[in-house]
Amino acid sequence: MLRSITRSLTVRQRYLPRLCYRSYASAKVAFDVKLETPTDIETATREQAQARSNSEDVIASGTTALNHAYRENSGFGTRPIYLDMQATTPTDPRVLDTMLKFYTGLYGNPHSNTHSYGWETNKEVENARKHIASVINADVKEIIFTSGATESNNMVLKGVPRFYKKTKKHIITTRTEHKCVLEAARAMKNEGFEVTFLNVDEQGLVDLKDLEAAIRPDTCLVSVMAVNNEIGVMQPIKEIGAICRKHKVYFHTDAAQAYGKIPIDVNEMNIDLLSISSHKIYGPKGIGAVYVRRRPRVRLDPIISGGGQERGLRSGTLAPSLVAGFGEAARLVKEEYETDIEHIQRLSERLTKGLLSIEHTSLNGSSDHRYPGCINVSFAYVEGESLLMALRDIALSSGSACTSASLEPSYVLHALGKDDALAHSSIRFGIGRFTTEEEVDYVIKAIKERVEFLRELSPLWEMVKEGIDLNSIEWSGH
Ligand SMILES: Cc1ncc(COP(=O)(O)O)c(C=O)c1O
Ligand code: FES
Repeated sequence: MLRSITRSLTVRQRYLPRLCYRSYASAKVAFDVKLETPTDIETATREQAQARSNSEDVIASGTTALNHAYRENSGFGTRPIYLDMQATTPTDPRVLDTMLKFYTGLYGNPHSNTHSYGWETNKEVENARKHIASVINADVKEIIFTSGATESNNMVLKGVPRFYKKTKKHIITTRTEHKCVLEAARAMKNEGFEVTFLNVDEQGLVDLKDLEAAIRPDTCLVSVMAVNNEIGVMQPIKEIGAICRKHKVYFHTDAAQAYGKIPIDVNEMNIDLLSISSHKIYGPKGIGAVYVRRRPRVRLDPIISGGGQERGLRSGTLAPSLVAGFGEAARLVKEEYETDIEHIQRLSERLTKGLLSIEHTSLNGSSDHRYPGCINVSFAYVEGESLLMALRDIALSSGSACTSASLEPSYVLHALGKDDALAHSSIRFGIGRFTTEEEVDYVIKAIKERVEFLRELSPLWEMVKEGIDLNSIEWSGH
């Protein structure tokens, strides 16, 4: 039996996703298991949508984003429950309302200052800027619009070192940053800069002593994300800000997953640069911003040259509809902060408790320092990919990169010291403003049933149940 497992493990290395799906599909035939949550995806999603559309919650709230989320004519069949809030959030209908007028009457170029078409659009742009600045206690002049957090991060990671390159050659960041920070930092290495990628501990947290020790006289920038997009871990931003200020090094934080979701005050936290993305806060996609401190003034080379808009840092005509939508989304996250966080916290506790009540499951990342809307759980002895296949009625993402062309497990979970098997069996659950308790309960039930179902197919699980210590087995090398 062992040999057959080893052989199948070797095959799994190469054909894992396909195998995951096949094993799931054939298992449905081979096992006559009665699940309460149907594994037939079409039926499951249809029943889900029907249940929801009859639910008093939805009826009471009238026309909400939920109706859009559950519309049935997307061309991909009935749509699943949406729990992929870190990838993007549904647009708040109030945001859309704000945007529409820019596609009809209000079409002036906000940079035209010789007539009222320009003035009226510009007024709306500046109003949005005010709302965006206010969420992080910044000055309006410190907000520069970009196309999103990817651009903001590139602007900072490339722009600051390039400006100070005559005297400073060193950048510090961490191993668990978003790819756009890591790749931008790597690009700077090719330009002759040195980059320190700090390790994190098993909780996903940066060690402040390591960080301070890494600072050199020629360090120009420290970039540490506020909330991690895969595991929801919050870094000690305030403490990092204090260290950077003490050593007179600029501190940048990628706040794509944090802005409007955890309290941030750029002054109190000594943040010099901060990246924001509109579509993570129920705003439109394709717009974001970077906060650039004015006092003491942070200098950076722009990556886009042109007409000198946005204080010369980001040339190009702004998209007023997107800016206004982003501004409204920012106004709403500030105004509804308490309600949102209370709602998300409550559902997060419910979901976490439900998922961790399944045996051999574990939460990835710190349980104390986390944004509650992002829960990353490993289900031992279950293939993450198979589980995703078995959960087509729930829109989720595995922490691993298996959904992409590469079979590498998540670099974030690796940085936390998780082994490949656990990293492969991890799933990220994202809760947001429009998630309902009913959805959370359905998800708990569905996950419980399907994890159990898939484990029944796993030879490893069979061995665990027989009391065999898997660590004592010498697998053949591959
Ligand atoms: C932490 C983090 N940084 C940056 C980004 C990129 O944001 P955008 O989609 O606005 O370019 C994301 C989005 O996935 C993110 O989660
Ligand atoms: S290949 Fe299945 S989860 Fe990695």
